[in-house]
Amino acid sequence: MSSTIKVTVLGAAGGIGQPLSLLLKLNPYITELSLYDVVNIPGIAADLNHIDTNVKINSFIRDNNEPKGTNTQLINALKGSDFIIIPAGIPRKPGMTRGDLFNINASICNELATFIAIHSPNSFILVISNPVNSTIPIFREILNNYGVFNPLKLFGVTALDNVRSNTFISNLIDNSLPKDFNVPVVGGHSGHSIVPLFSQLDKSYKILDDNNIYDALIHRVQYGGDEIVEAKNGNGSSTLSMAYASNKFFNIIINGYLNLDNNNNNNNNCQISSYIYLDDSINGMKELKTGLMEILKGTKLEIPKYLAIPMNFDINGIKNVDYKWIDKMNEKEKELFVIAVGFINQNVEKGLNFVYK
Ligand SMILES: NC(=O)C1=CN([C@@H]2O[C@H](COP(=O)(O)OP(=O)(O)OC[C@H]3O[C@@H](n4cnc5c(N)ncnc54)[C@H](O)[C@@H]3O)[C@@H](O)[C@H]2O)C=CC1
Ligand SMILES: O=C([O-])CC(=O)C(=O)O
Repeated sequence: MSSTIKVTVLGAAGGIGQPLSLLLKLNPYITELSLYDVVNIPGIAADLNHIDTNVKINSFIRDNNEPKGTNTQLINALKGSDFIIIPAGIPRKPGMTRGDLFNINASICNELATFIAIHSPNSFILVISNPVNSTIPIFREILNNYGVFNPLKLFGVTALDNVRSNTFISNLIDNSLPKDFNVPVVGGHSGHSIVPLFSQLDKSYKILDDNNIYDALIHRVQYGGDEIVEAKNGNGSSTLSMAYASNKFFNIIINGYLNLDNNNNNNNNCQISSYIYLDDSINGMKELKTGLMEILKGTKLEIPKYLAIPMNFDINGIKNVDYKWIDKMNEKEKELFVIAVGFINQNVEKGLNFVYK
């Protein structure tokens, strides 16, 4: 482990990129923050640079005069990064699904993954760009084709589904606060592929005995993104809550990476899910796949290649995946999970077709 920590944000001038960069500028464990975008980044870096925390800011903007395929600024931004966080890409407008973002964002991810594979292959890579269910397969294939894919270090950021679940259930229960909850969420990050596991909270809650309330709660988590897209009315999707959620996810990873004390009451430090490639080398994967086989028995569905699942982290990335949630799912969650796998498998195929078309 290096005694310094360099974090690079690609797409740092955007709606998520700016507040996320602010939160990272406040992080006591980061030594250098490298901000890259294709627009507006010098002013944002100058602004952040007036903050009196120790994180050193460097900024990089694409030079459009460089020939296609070269990008010195991106290379300099990436060099020596321990962590790369990627909110580059277009957001939704009302009436769009995340799938509608695919064509543009797949091309952006393709470019960024290629530069990372060549210039910073050992970094942790946290991808926010939608549709996550398909952009992670693009990243994985490109890294793999360069011979540098590390299954312990590539993450689709789905933490907002956990954040929303904690908030929405707390809204329904008198005298409870979001921090009282840590709802595991599995599946993917889009509509019916999102499966919140409210049955797996430490205690059971009466409201979940009411089917109408329970179904509405699940639906609100699955389609929470739409609430924001509609409220913003053409001006983008979640940015502030997503900056918070990705920073929460980053903090949980860094706690594992630095082996910090996980034993406090702040639910920022608990287990969280991320959308990953289900590589057989990961601790707990054999048990996870055995459980998945059992759930999918009798359906025509293949075991997904990618899934958001709860996991723990250490200096190498994923320490182990949790598989105990499979046996603990209630009947409703099992049904939702089977539906989710159907969508995820299609979304993964779309990402693979993009790379190999
Ligand atoms: N994973 C999740 O839970 C969530 C994902 N998202 C996704 O995050 C992405 C970003 O959202 P916003 O920040 O709201 O969008 P935005 O449009 O405000 O910002 C995107 C930024 O990416 C930059 N960019 C575009 N092409 C680039 C390239 N080739 N290299 C580097 N930067 C590039 C743009 O200049 C812009 O500054 C969207 O795809 C959105 O759907 C949004 C919310 C939650
Ligand atoms: O809804 C969107 O397009 C952005 C997103 O992923 C979310 O808010 O969960």
